[in-house]
Amino acid sequence: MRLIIEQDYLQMSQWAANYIVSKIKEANPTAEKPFVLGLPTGSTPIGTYQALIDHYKAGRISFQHVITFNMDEYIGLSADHPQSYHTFMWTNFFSHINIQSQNVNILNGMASDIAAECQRYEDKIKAVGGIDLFLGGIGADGHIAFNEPCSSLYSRTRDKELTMDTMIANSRFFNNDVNQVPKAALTVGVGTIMDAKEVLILVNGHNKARALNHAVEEGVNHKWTISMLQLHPKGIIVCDKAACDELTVGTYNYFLDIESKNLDPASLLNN
Ligand SMILES: N[C@@H]1[C@@H](O)[C@H](O)[C@@H](COP(=O)(O)O)O[C@@H]1O
Repeated sequence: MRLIIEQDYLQMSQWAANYIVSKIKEANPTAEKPFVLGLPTGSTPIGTYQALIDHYKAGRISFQHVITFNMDEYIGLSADHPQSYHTFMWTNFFSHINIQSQNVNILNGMASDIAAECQRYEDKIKAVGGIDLFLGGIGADGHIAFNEPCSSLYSRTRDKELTMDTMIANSRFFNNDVNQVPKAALTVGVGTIMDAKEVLILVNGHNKARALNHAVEEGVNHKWTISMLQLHPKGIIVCDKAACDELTVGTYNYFLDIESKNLDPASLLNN
């Protein structure tokens, strides 16, 4: 696992966007061989989406041959609900780039047959050759997508009940009323994410510090589902300094030192 420590949220977001752009450019995708990108929602990735939009507007990247799969969607919210992850993605990212709408995949939270919807999603990921790069964030309890504590670390796309912690955290999008937050969601599994060729996780802010500590310094444990990243052959966490508050000085210095010898993805871009 790589841990990239950036000064603040802006620099973390720019690092992630630069990395994504460099990977898409390196793959040189075509209609026959598209680049497949997994994507999250939440407050965390907004800066990365903004930086990606800036790259697109500056002509440094095209999303013409990029296929996306979102991590999750609330059960019971229609695509046009203001708090659906469909709405979030189009508002914060897709409407601002040249992605083809038929290349956007988001789970249908209104599906009448949930098992069939989840299987369809898994099959479609497989049919396009798997996910090249899965971008993600984490909850304060270390959950990835909506794989809440004690989710199976081999789980696949399925429905999950949300914990009270997650519902309270997300109530800020629902008039601060926890009763308005959906109680369940469709989510890719930990196993689905781990099947991606690369996984890039964004972690910022002091309230994610315990989760980062468990992700990096503690063992693989289903209570902190992000910890499964330790077993991924190409896992990267990019974080800001505030998220490092629970890391030991040794771990912090180790990653700063080792990464100072690595190329910044910005240097891989044309300008
Ligand atoms: N399902 C999403 C996760 O994918 C996200 O990582 C998490 C953290 O969100 P935020 O970035 O707003 O802290 O929230 C939700 O639970």
